[in-house]
Amino acid sequence: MSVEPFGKHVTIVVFGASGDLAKKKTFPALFGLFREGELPSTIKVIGYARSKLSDAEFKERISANFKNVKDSNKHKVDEFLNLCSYIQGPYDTEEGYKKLNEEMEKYEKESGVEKPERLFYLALPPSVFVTVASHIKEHAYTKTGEVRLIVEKPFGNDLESSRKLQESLAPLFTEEELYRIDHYLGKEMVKNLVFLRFSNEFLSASWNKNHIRSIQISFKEAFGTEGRGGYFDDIGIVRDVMQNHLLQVLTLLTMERPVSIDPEAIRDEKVKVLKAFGELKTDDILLGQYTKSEDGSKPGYLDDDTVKNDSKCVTYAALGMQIHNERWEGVPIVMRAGKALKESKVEIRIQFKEVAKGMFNDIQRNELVMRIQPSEAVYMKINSKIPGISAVPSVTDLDLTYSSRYSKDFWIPEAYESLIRDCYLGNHANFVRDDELDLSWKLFTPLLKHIESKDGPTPEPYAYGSNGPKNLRPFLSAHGYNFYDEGTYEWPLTTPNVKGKM
Ligand SMILES: NC(=O)C1=CN([C@@H]2O[C@H](COP(=O)(O)OP(=O)(O)OC[C@H]3O[C@@H](n4cnc5c(N)ncnc54)[C@H](OP(=O)(O)O)[C@@H]3O)[C@@H](O)[C@H]2O)C=CC1
Ligand SMILES: O=C1O[C@H](COP(=O)(O)O)[C@@H](O)[C@H](O)[C@H]1O
Repeated sequence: MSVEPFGKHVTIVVFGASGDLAKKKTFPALFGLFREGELPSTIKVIGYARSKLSDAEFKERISANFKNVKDSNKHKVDEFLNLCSYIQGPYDTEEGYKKLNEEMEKYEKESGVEKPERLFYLALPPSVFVTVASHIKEHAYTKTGEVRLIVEKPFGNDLESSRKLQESLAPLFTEEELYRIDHYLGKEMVKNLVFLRFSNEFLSASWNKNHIRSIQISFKEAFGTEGRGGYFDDIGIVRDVMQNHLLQVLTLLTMERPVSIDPEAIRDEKVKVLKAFGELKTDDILLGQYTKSEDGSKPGYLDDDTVKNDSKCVTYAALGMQIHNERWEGVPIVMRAGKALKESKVEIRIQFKEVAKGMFNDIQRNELVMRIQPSEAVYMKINSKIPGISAVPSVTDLDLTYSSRYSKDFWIPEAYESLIRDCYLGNHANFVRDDELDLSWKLFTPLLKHIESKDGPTPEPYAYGSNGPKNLRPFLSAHGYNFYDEGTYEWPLTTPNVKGKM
């Protein structure tokens, strides 16, 4: 089904407008879109929450994180804030919603709108999702126009709770009306995956078990759960980023070619490949929990007062995965994620098979790296003759680093900007569909049950600021990933040492 873009007179309502997500992401993203002319200056934006906030307090709060404000576009801040207003109201009784509806109707009448267009954004804890959704349906819905509802993760805690949530939302909002945000789908490099894979014949042709030796998706954060330990203890790294963000990346990386760029065609292929994933084997995982940094300056996970002394919460995980289809049978896939590591980086690494032996000794594998953050880049490690008097190959790269290829002034939307824009345009491609969500929980729930059971595994300790658990390297080697000696690949500027390599 194709959905029309919203027009000039749209009401955007942010529930939970007093909260952290609204302040850090939702309102800055709305402003960013407005600043770039991607949202009309005729829309209405309403923040809704229970907190008592004056109009000025509300505006000060939401504008604290606006980005790219320069002398030349400062006026845009006031213009945007003039479109915004705040309604204080409860989530569980009707009075606030009635007031909200009156405000929306007044605006629509004044703007001569015949078919109202309303976008509701739930920047709220999941405990109130259904209550708020029910009240919106009863008091703020439009039968003559169109409604879009953005919801934020977590979409449940496991398969059962996710299904329960879906059963409660489904009678209220259709799948066309629902936009489930996974903000990784809004990241530039993640959106690029479909283009890189399917618009380059040399990649399309080699993207299979005949040429690929191993696949790795790696998520590293250089900070721990500081201050959020109590919250994180019931979540763990697998639920926090693997079941959702990294699995989304992996499905885009491994799905078959969609019949078109149509959102449903893409989501159909993601669902198909998810059905081919093998179960996550409990003996093919590596789990870790961080301890104090080696110099003692950074606390261990258990040093957090809000965490139980004997918590086995997993802050690092590496999972062996397989896909049982013609394209991927036998290709080892590793998804790994960790907090409190040496650096912050999210990347995909595809190692290709070795070339035939005979002509060259010690030739390294081609490796395609797609760096999602920081600083987007795609580079392919290739073997090339060392220039000059040498007659041996060494590793260099074909490199697309965004910061050196695209002008600094060229606007690349941030994840939330990109996704809110997609929703405005009625494009579902980068949102999670109900069947996709169900399959992701089906895949991860048995593993989570094993990890979280009373006799579940004890995670291996690793120091804050390190590379992760000591067993990581053997784990990756066992999954087909080759490490090469340090110094055999240098980036970006190289003066090759050709002595003895003639
Ligand atoms: N913060 C972030 O960076 C991210 C958040 N998310 C998700 O987005 C959603 C919102 O997150 P975030 O803004 O951090 O959450 P907050 O805890 O800041 O809650 C948002 C607002 O909801 C209201 N609220 C808080 N607790 C309750 C409660 N128990 N019952 C009813 N209302 C409550 C408060 O508003 P008031 O009391 O004024 O009504 C609060 O300002 C969550 O689902 C979260 O998982 C997802 C990704 C990142
Ligand atoms: O959803 C989450 O994602 C963030 C990482 O997002 P990023 O855009 O900064 O890469 C993670 O820190 C957080 O724990 C998790 O809930």
